Amino acid sequence: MDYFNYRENGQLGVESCELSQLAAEYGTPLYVYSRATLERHWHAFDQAAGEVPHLICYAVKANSNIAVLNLLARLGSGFDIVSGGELARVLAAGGDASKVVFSGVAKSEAEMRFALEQEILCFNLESEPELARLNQVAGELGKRARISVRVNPDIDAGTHPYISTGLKENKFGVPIERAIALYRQAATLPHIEIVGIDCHIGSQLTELEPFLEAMDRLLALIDRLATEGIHIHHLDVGGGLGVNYSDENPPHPEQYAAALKAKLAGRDLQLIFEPGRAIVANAGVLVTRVEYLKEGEDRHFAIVDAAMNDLIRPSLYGAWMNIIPADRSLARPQRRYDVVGPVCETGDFLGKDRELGVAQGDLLVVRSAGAYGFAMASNYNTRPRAAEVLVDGAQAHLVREREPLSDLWRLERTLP
Ligand SMILES: Cc1ncc(COP(=O)(O)O)c(C=O)c1O
Ligand SMILES: N[C@@H](CCCC[NH3+])C(=O)O
Repeated sequence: MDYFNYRENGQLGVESCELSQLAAEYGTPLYVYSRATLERHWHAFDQAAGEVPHLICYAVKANSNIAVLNLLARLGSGFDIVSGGELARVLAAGGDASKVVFSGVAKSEAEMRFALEQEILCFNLESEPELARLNQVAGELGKRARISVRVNPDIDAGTHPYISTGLKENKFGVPIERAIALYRQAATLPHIEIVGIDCHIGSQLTELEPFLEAMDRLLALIDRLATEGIHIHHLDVGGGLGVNYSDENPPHPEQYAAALKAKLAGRDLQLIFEPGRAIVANAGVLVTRVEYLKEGEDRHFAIVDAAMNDLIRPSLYGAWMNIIPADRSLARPQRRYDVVGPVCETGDFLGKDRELGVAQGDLLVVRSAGAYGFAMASNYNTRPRAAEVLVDGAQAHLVREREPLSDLWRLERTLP
């Protein structure tokens, strides 16, 4: 459920603003987010977890705009980070370090030091050498690092191979058979405190079953550890809950949380969730203008001013994202178009073979672009990254300006 819908005049609106007005004011391509949708999605998770002790650690990588993080921090959210940069962002946005979990396979010494100094909640360890390094760095600082082992439960999440993370062949986590040995090792180290266990099996999951299977495996491991005197305080189930890009029909957070909670059956465990996409995807759109309509030999192209550098999901994963007109009252001949961008790559497209009625100068809107949209944007083809606007009722706030061109080579130097 979101706050983007067509008005009687045919204009696509978000909360009390019209997208075409925002485009006129801020230019295109333009990311537009809805505060009410973000908050609704976060509360949906929080309420679904309900009476069980829990913490929602929003996955910063999905959308790391400072205003978005700040809104979530104000709701009391925790954060799942994967770099020192993301931790710095969370802090700059007013987030609480004591609610931060740190995932990622390649944490550097400097990142560990920074996170230890900030007293984050937990390091989600992904390998044996990472444990050794963390113990060493924490020792140098005279601290104890709270840890969880990210277990790779070898479960097929049934999602795109590039965003599946819980299979044996993936680089993530520690194979479940080796996790016990790693916990035993951790329990002997002076600068390590075992607090949790975690997993994250993939992104854009549309079925409950893989989540439940992973949870069963983790709970069995928790029981095994208990017999050895290793007690786990929190169970971090990762993120991964999918959203509707078209008609996937993933479980609602309420169903998802209810199913997970049922598995807990009176255990004394805090649940940690790391949702990214489920919070932000449908809270954002990308608005783009049609530069040209072009007739190819055997297809029509709608060439728009947004490209793979702005939104890479279609190019990278073949992801299908809904593309609709910003004004559906305009009478235009319907045709099937490939919606393509200005970047010099054949793979630069936002959608293929889409039935659309458009003319040059019209605005198109890519839906569900709030997650892994701007966050994955680049400057390829020396294109400035788009501006971002956060709508709050009738007010639109420019929360990131379009990059000035000169910023794109500001850090570069010619030879003396
Ligand atoms: C460790 C971890 N947690 C959480 C997430 C967030 O995933 P999603 O956006 O699918 O909820 C990811 C990304 O897939 C991740 O790698
Ligand atoms: N970037 C991916 C999701 C990756 C999740 C990160 N582990 C997407 O757009 O679908």
